[in-house]
Amino acid sequence: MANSEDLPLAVTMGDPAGCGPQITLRAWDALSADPGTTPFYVTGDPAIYGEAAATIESPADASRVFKHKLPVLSLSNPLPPFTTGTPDSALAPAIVESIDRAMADTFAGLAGGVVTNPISKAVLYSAGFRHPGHTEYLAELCEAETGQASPPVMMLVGGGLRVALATIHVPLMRILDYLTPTTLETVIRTTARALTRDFGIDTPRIGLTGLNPHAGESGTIGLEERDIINPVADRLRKEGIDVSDARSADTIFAETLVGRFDAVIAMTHDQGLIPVKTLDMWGGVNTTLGLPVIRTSPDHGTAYDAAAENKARPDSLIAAIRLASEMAAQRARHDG
Ligand SMILES: NC(=O)c1ccc[n+]([C@@H]2O[C@H](COP(=O)([O-])OP(=O)(O)OC[C@H]3O[C@@H](n4cnc5c(N)ncnc54)[C@H](O)[C@@H]3O)[C@@H](O)[C@H]2O)c1
Ligand SMILES: N[C@H](C(=O)O)[C@H](O)COP(=O)(O)O
Repeated sequence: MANSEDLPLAVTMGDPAGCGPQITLRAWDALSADPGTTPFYVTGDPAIYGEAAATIESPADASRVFKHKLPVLSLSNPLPPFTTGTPDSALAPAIVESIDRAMADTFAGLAGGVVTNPISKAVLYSAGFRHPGHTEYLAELCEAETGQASPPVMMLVGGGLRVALATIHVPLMRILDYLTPTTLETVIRTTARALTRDFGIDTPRIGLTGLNPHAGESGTIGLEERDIINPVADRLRKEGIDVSDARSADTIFAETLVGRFDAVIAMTHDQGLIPVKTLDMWGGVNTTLGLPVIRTSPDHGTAYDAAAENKARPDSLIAAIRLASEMAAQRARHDG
């Protein structure tokens, strides 16, 4: 089998009524002439990419086609009619099939990693999809494939920051159902391992945000730092993992930008994503750590409004493709 760094990347179709088709074509247009780019192909309906697309029979054909046409591996059926910019649950089965196909190719050693185009959670939920997002769904596919649980960690990379999340898509009211010592420990271990294996940082320094303002202000504005976060950090430091106690979430990102940490673990979704998307909405990348496959994604959503106006920007997808390629190469070097 070829090294994953030598294989094409599988790019999913995402929601075809959203920005996915536009940004995929624009990314291919920008990258196909760049000899340093890892070739990619899309799992989707070739009809939505117009004359720029060429249908391929196998991922093995992608590299040959990539310079001249956007390689597309067809799904089992053409898409039903849809309107760009209008969410439509009839598209859900094809959206999921596209993800399944890209993952199956990667498991089969035919693709070096998966780059997912944005999906609308609401569209998929209305069609019966029961996972909070790609992150959890991909982890379930990995577990079904390998027989081993792969607790996934969402990391956003952009604006000079790497930010992993201790909790993802959960209501704030229920955060303490999810932020337990066990889950936090798993997230820290997974992040530390991925920083070495996928980002090439031998001894990563990880900063933890607090949950409460001023990281609890010595227990006067909340006890989660004292009772959950700091004891886990202390235990892992004794094992040699370089992880801080809880620090104020309002300043830790500025500390990181001047080099204090290689990555931050934020306790909640918005605590972590606001700095990255504010600093780098157009170049930020979402990656899933802890999986046996490399997975990246643009950090933005389906952008129905921009898609309807044919104004979707490909920058974040381009960054996601580049990061997947770098991570695949780094993982191959690490695993020897
Ligand atoms: N990776 C993913 O699959 C992913 C990531 C984030 C959100 N989502 C989903 O996307 C849907 C819409 O979410 P939202 O509205 O909060 O966020 P969004 O990122 O889709 O849009 C926010 C704003 O940014 C603009 N925008 C985003 N990407 C753009 C691009 N490439 N070019 C030009 N403008 C762009 C949009 O037009 C909109 O005004 C939700 O269902 C959410 O679940 C998916
Ligand atoms: N929380 C992510 C973001 O806002 O960018 C996003 O919803 C993506 O989630 P999945 O990668 O799990 O689909």
